[in-house]
Amino acid sequence: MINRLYDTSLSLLTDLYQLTMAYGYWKSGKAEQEAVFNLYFRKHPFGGGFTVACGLSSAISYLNEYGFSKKDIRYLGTLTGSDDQPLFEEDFLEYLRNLEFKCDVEAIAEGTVVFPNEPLLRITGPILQCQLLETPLLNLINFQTLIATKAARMRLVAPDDALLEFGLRRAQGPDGGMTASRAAYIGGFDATSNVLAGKLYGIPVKGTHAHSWVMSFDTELESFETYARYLPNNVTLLVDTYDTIQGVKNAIIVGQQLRVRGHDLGGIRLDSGDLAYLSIEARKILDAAGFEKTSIVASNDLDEHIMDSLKQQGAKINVWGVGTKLVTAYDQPALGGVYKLAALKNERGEWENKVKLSEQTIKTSTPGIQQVRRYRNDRGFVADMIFDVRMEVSEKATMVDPYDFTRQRRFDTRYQSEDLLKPIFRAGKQCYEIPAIEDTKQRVQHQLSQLHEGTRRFVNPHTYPVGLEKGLFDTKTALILKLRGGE
Ligand SMILES: Nc1ncnc2c1ncn2[C@@H]1O[C@H](COP(=O)(O)OP(=O)(O)OP(=O)(O)O)[C@@H](O)[C@H]1O
Ligand SMILES: O=P(O)(O)OC[C@H]1O[C@H](OP(=O)(O)OP(=O)(O)O)[C@H](O)[C@@H]1O
Ligand SMILES: O=C(O)c1cccnc1
Ligand SMILES: [Mg+2]
Repeated sequence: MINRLYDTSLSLLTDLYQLTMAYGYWKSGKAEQEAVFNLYFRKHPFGGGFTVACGLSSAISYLNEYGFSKKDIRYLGTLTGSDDQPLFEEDFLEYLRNLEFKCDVEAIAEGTVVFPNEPLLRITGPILQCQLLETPLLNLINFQTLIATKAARMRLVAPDDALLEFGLRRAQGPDGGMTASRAAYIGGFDATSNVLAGKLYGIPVKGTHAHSWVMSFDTELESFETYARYLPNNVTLLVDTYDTIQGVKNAIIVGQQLRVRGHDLGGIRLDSGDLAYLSIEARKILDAAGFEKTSIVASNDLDEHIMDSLKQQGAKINVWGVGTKLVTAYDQPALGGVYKLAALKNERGEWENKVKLSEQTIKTSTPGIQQVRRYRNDRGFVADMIFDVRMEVSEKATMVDPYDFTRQRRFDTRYQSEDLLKPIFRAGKQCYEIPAIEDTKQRVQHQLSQLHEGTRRFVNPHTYPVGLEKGLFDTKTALILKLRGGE
């Protein structure tokens, strides 16, 4: 969050309808009724087989600061309805002013690989509070998860290379840029060119120079020499302003001068043309001149598919600068995460399951108080089971494919397992320590290593098994049938 950019608290960072519903809950005496909401997505982004959860630490900061300031309240008091009368009455605004976040939150740790229908976050508390938080929680988690996933895909293509995020200039505004830099780092990038992200998030910052530097001198060689003279410990020279091969030769001349002075040529950068051909040629020329350790950086509208293709063409690129297509999550600009009511406590203090019906099976929500249990063996993750915490999971549980009930699988639950949703807040108080960003970053790589190769591939990936525990599936089916009028 870059609060100071807006100089305000962020509790109004929500859709108006959350506030009008909150008002309705309050007026009808339901404000404090206990509810459970789940945040989940229905389909992996980019046609992939996995998604990397990200954004929880921002959500935690947001929730810790939750509350309406005097200015927020004053503004809400100015909102009017179609009759030009105030939308909200004074007593409600007073209620909001005194509102203290007091929900329980469970969530899956940042950096965990996650799958459709699994609650990334579950919130339990007064329905008014849960409702207000729908939009900000989705805003915080959808985009970061999307970018961390995109970055992880690029890391899979280039496991041993350096990945630099260059996206700030093309990002969706300042917050998009900041958020993308952080999520890209978690997803597997090594550094960013975004200096504010470096300062605020402790991410390494790195960079080369632009064409304008070369163009501001009479000759390319002079521009390289000048750069190397003043920044001898940061010399990666952009060689494609005029003629790439000649540029490489000029870089070598400067590299030799640097060596005389006790430094070295760190790298050259290619930013146009056939990056496979040019990197192979550049590598030959550099090696022949004794610059085997000089890196070859490539940039120019890269994404995981072009990177993959370049690798297959034998490109000699060992540093990748990726901007636009990473930070804008090309070619899927949003993760379709949703936030749905799953249970509500009645006057008798009993939980009632809730479900949102849809013609499309994929869009029918799952009721209950859910947990995700991940089973693994020595080779990695085997399957995930979504179950209701109020039901016993027997040793030989049956999992049902949420999209096709004919696909049921008896499952030996003696595998090692872990319940992924961990307590984050209890009655509004944080009870979870946010891991260091480096640990979260490492977690992503470890998690990816636990997935079957087929789940990681880009083209028609293998579907990782995620099932509803049979008891939960039966509850869901019974509820759907009841709502459809006893079909
Ligand atoms: N060998 C290659 N295989 C596949 N894609 C490549 C290869 N070389 C470069 N690309 C990609 O192809 C696209 C080339 O973009 P474009 O047609 O704009 O050419 P350019 O080299 O940038 O042109 P310009 O010389 O005007 O800068 C970029 O996305 C780049 O990453
Ligand atoms: O291509 P991206 O993945 O977004 O990476 C960042 C780009 O930003 C810079 O130049 P810019 O695109 O601003 O100018 P250019 O037209 O000279 O490439 C850099 O040279 C890269 O090309
Ligand atoms: O440092 C670089 O080379 C860089 C930074 C931002 C965008 N493009 C390139
Ligand atoms: Mg460009």
